[in-house]
Amino acid sequence: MESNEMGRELLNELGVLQLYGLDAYRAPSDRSLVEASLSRNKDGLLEAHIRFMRRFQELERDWQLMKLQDAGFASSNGHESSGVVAAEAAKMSRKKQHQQQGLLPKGMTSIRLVELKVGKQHHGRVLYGVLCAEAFFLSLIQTLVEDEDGNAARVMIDDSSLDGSASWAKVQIRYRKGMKIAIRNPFLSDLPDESVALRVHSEDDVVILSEGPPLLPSEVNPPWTKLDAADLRTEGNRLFAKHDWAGAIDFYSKCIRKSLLSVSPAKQPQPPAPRGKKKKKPGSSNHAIPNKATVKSVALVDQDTVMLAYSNRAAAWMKLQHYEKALVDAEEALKLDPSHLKSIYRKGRALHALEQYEQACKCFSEALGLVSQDKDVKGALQKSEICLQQIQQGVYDLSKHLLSGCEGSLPECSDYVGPVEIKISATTGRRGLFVTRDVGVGELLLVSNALAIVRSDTTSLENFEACPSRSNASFRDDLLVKIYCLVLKSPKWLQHLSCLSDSECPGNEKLPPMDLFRSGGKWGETKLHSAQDISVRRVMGLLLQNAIDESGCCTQPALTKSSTKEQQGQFLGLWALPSFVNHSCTPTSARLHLGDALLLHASRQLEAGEEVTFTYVNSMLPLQIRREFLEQDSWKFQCTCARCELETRLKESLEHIGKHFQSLWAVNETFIPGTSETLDMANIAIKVEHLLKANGSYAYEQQLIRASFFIAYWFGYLNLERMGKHALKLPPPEMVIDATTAAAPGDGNALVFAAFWLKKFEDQGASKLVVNDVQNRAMLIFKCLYGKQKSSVLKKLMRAQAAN
Ligand SMILES: C[S@@+](CC[C@H](N)C(=O)[O-])C[C@H]1O[C@@H](n2cnc3c(N)ncnc32)[C@H](O)[C@@H]1O
Repeated sequence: MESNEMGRELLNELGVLQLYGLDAYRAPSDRSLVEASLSRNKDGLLEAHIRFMRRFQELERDWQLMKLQDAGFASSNGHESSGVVAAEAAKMSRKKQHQQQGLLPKGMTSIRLVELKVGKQHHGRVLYGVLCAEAFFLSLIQTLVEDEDGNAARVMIDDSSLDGSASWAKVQIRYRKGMKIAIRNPFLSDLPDESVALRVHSEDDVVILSEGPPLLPSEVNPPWTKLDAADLRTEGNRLFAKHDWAGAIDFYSKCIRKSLLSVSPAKQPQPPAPRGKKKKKPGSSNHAIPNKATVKSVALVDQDTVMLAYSNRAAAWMKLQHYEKALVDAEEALKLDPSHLKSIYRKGRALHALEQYEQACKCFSEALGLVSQDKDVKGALQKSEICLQQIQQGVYDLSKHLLSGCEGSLPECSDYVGPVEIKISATTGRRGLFVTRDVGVGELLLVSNALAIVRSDTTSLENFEACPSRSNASFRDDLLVKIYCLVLKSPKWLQHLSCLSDSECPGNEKLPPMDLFRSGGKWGETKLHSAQDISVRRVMGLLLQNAIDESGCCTQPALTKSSTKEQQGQFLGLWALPSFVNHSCTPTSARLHLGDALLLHASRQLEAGEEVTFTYVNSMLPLQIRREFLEQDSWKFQCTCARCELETRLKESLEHIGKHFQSLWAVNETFIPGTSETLDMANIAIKVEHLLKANGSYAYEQQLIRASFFIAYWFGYLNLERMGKHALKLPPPEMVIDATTAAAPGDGNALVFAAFWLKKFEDQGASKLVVNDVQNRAMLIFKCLYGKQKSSVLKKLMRAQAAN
């Protein structure tokens, strides 16, 4: 399933939202489900139910894993889902059935589905039916009941004895398909997605009248119960090879459990010796505790098995990005065999992923002591050493990557907090990011890896239209799903989320400790929330406040929007520390996106205490369009920066030109040179020049206005011949480059423009003086975006950009 489709559908699932404890927030629901539920149509309901269940099974494997883990692997260790437990659960349901049979008070009269009124509890009535679908747990027990007329309804049962950590098997046995049941005091509830369902508030209101079909042999005794520990591990390995990480974890856990039980007499159940009821098999013992020799051999055999199971489970946890768990397992394996190379290596990788680079280096060095020539270990050590250097010195060597034309694998960038701090802004009263000392242009302020990011799939033509952006709700939903999976994996990420501002909960203005954003930084003393504390509504709220797309920082021209390459750069993501940076149309920093990493460089000279801002939207556009973008992207504020104020002040004179620009821009953002629209657009630049002259604006103000109509100038230069004598009224391109630098230094469009002109002057054989002049201007823009790089690197980048 496509990831965006998956996200959308996931949110459309009423049940999934309920899982997150969210009743108020509802995405539009599945119409077919609503219709089937309103008409009590069994087939339609069954279809929707199966669809739900499958998707839930697929998507929520991770949740299930967490539950297994939280429950100390209770369910994966051979308790809940073992044959013994299945049989026990069946016994329980029989007991319940016997208890409840005849419990229907006399005088209760039966009622059928069609007679039920929505929203009314039918006291003294009982609905007889058969459970006609497999049950599953999603906040509540969810299944379907068919009444005596053959009509059906969804049933949601609040069964206090079964919670989220109960295995599927247990839920399905307790509410077995085919069981005859009676529901006391039925209540058909109106759900917020417009569908209806029988809400049963206590399991005592479901009376089981007959047990349903017998359990299948595989349910009573799943085949894996017959496997020994080594075979369970082999099965884990088989699933691992098939990239079924969750399945592999399940089997490694079973293996560990089985091994531990067989080697630990303390844990072994010790039933009293049977008193001659059964004939003793030759060679078998009466006692559950094996004799010493057996324990020793079992222990020896199993110690290796259990060590490998721990080690392999660590590898599987790594694949699922559960790094803390991977670390614990690798350490468990090393307790059993301190020199196990793979476990040392896995421990190192887990530590690296947890940004504990110093310790990771120690692990990899230890591993190299065992295999001095291993390429993987050497590479891993090198990576950890680079990251350690990055966080200690704030030095990120991007030159190799930049010199390759940003092709090939991306450099790994660890999180870094430079000379910045989160403070309350004296002017706005809101939190923002500020520099702690004077900084120069191109200085690195921070590096942050995305908490979650979604990109468009540009491998297929059909997906070209679907670009991740703040205004695309389905991508926002995708991001939301990713974030939910994320918070389950690490308390640090959960902590990151909980300090962000949230449109649903304004006033969360606490200042988080800066160490929270540093790789390997100490942050553990702050109070953690649990994943369940963060509702869908809250996550959606903080996405609306903090998620950013590539607007305003694209390194490809935004003038045409048709090629694959440009769209490949599109993303929507959430970064923790950058979420504290406020917007400005005259920003003080420029963000560079390298893969999932966001590098923020100062794009102006800043004095200690000055605010760090970047632009949330394409800033090379007139005020009205910038405002519309902010609005369209659901940013609920109006920028009041100096440039916005200037354009507001000049509103009357600029209004006509602005509207004309806007009408052209709205008709078609993809201008084809030589068409009448491009000429119209080019003429707007002439009008702006007239106006600037007439107004007698200051040079700086002129620059800001030119930047707002930057595209008109661009088209002016592209249509010089067609413009005739009007072309002479255009300022030299160097002035437009300066205008962009005055407004938004390091802007992606300005960068392309500058690189274009540098190449053009060179190709035209312009004097060295002119070429150097343009080159210096272009270098400044590149420095704002890419930071302080060697001039050879920046020059190479400019050439690559111009060649595009
Ligand atoms: C990414 S957050 C920035 C950090 C935020 N101020 C905080 O306290 O966490 C974005 C939110 O900050 C506020 N904001 C950002 N830039 C602003 C600006 N130029 N003027 C007013 N509010 C702004 C808006 O409420 C916006 O939704």
